[in-house]
Amino acid sequence: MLLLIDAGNTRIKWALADEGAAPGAWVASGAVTHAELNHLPAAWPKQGITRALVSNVAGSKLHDQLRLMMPTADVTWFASKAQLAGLRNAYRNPSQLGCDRFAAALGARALAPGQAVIVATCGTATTIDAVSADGVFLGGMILPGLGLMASSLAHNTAQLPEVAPGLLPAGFADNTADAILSGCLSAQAGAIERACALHGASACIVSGGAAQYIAPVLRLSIGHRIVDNIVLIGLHSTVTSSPLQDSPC
Ligand SMILES: Nc1ncnc2c1ncn2[C@@H]1O[C@H](COP(=O)(O)OP(=O)(O)O)[C@@H](O)[C@H]1O
Ligand SMILES: CC(C)(COP(=O)(O)O)[C@@H](O)C(=O)NCCC(=O)O
Ligand SMILES: [K+]
Repeated sequence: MLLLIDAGNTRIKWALADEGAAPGAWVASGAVTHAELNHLPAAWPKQGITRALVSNVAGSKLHDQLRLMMPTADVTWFASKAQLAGLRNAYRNPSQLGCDRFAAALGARALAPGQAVIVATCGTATTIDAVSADGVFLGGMILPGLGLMASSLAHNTAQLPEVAPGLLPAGFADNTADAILSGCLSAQAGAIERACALHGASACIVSGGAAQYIAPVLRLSIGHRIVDNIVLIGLHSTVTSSPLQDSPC
């Protein structure tokens, strides 16, 4: 059995798949925060995980902790490369690109082959990346994620409160908490809309923990698709020859 892991700066997402299964055809999946890391081994089968493919952007301590949790698996630590699986990476220094972003771009390519795609991953940071129709990762944008953006106001002002991410029409609010949330949602959605316009995108994929709040605010003529975890789909697409079962964008 294959274990796929997307270790981000807030949560560690994982999925189990049978060898040869199509990308996204999980047997089981889940997510834990960093504080809940020690819950992971109990969620995984004691035996039978032969291979693991891990994207980790959360540092070397987490790398070592995860390695100890997969004693029997042949573990590959996914890294951004200049070229992989038909995708060329145009970052000036290809290895500088976060491996989760490279995996997300591969996932976008799998879901929207031959299309100019914007893939937005709304996590601790929000990353908004452009993939060309002929398979080039052109580059992207990094901004504070929704939670981080909102909490930076609470931490750096005298009067503004901490506001939890939530659902709200991003309009003109009549109270402080809603005004903060509306402002941050508008900034996130606005950046995604701007990226789609700049790229001339024909498909937009929105993923990550905060996608559930940001996607409803988007106004895009091309529409958008919410994908629970595009990083895991991209990782999986690199190790299976089975075609995606999901319908394309
Ligand atoms: N149960 C949850 N626990 C933590 N964050 C959550 C949860 N549900 C939604 N979120 C939101 O999702 C973000 C984390 O998303 P995620 O994609 O896991 O990020 P990362 O890949 O950076 O770890 C948080 O900043 C928060 O806004
Ligand atoms: C931008 C990121 C912090 C996003 O991390 P996440 O929000 O998924 O935890 C991560 O992709 C990263 O550390 N990137 C390295 C720099 C770059 O991609 O240019
Ligand atoms: K992200």
